[in-house]
Amino acid sequence: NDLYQQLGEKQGISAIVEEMLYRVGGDERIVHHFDGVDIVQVHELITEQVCDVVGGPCDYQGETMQAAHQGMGITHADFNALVEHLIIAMEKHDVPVAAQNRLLARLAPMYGDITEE
Ligand code: HEM
Repeated sequence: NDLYQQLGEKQGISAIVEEMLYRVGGDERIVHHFDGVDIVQVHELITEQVCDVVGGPCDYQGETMQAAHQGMGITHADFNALVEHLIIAMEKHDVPVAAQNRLLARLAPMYGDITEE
């Protein structure tokens, strides 16, 4: 599975998600959504989920995207802000642009379940 490989396997995905969440923590547009959230757990769950959706040897066991984000009032702008951080994180970890786009394409269908506008 080359997309999983190109993201650096489980370890690479974990590092990318960590970088993304670190950047989210410094983004005043969206950080308020994470007040009081167990960020270690969210890091683990997003890592599992990304590993799963790119066909890696993971089986995401967390909530559905709709249940996890319901009532949070996440806007399209909020979603795009998080994706910006994901792209920068992938860039920093030398993920080829084509692989970046393949991951984004697999996350895009979650858009409607995560945002409420
Ligand atoms: C492609 C985009 C996204 C993905 C793949 C994603 C994935 C996830 C996952 C897997 C969880 C854990 C679910 C569980 O607890 O079982 C989660 C929780 C969470 N997400 Fe997202 N998410 C995305 C976008 C966003 C955005 C845009 C925001 C806000 C700006 C956000 C805020 C949160 C928060 C605050 C939690 C923790 C909820 C809680 O523990 O109470 N997410 N997300």
